[in-house]
Amino acid sequence: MDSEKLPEFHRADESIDHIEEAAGKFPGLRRAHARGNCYEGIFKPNGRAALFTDAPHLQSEEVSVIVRFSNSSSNPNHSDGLTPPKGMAVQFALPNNQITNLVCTTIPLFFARTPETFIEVTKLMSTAKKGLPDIKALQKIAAKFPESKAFFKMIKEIRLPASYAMAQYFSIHAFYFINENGKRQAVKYLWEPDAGLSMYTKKEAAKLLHNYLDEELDQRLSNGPIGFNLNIQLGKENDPTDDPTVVWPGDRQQITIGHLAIHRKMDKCPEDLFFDPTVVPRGIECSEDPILHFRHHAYAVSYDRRLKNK
Ligand code: HEM
Repeated sequence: MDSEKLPEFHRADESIDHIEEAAGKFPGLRRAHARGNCYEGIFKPNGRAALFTDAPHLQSEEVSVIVRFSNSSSNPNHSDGLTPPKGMAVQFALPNNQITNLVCTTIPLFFARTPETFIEVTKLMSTAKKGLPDIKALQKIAAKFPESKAFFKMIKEIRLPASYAMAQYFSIHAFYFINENGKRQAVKYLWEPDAGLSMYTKKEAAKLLHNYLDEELDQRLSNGPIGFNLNIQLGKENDPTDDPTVVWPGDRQQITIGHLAIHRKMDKCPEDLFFDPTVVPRGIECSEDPILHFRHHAYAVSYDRRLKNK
């Protein structure tokens, strides 16, 4: 069956229509995280993940990566100071011309548990002005979808990072690591910056330039590479693997499994660069999380529209 005929495709198409209604239409650009830059780097695994997975990029050989840091807004004209969550999408080059993606944000949870909720919420958001959330729309959402409350509370409190290189980035979704013996372990990922964390106060944030994060990173990279440790959090038996609206308890064991060094900004992001978060290699499986699987379809719709310059 042609994948474009699947019900998931039609729902994904609808969801992208709602994003466009809410934020505006910007031909050729991503329908979310519209403004961003790409960077080249090297990821060095430290071997500690080998106990849990035989994924090729998590053994002992270093691999090259492309990283895209982005402002989360679907409107490229929104300034870095307006939308607190930031994105870090990493594409690892694997042997035999294969790739895998790890697409993370600075917030550890999501507002929707299911694609249906996502679509309803984007519909409500499309009533807001210029795609920026308005209080009434948010109140309606919180009343109808109590699971989204934690996200909106966090969004209200979250501060802006002083640098893309001084923020943590979370996978939100769980994945399964599978080792040589077929043993499965649920994990979530977290990128931890070498430079530590630094956030702006609201007062400081009000004075920031439209694209202060891009400028700051240019400046920082002119003094040398920036780095992140890649950590995994090990899930326990009853930790939900299908619900992106909740975080796992903070006492779960964390292991550092490698280090990423980012050396250079690319002149331009390759047009066909595509970070489908469900592209995983041998040794890793996507969890049952319906939002993770829906992203596969929604990103494909956005990719198709932007490549056709729609
Ligand atoms: C129903 C849920 C979601 C939908 C419909 C959605 C939609 C989208 C779309 C349409 C794009 C642009 C894709 C492209 O043109 O290549 C995008 C990019 C992105 N999304 Fe989501 N998203 C969802 C959930 C999430 C979650 C949970 C995260 C955090 C883990 C996330 C993080 C990102 C990031 C970092 C990018 C930028 C990727 C890049 O640099 O190419 N999204 N999203």
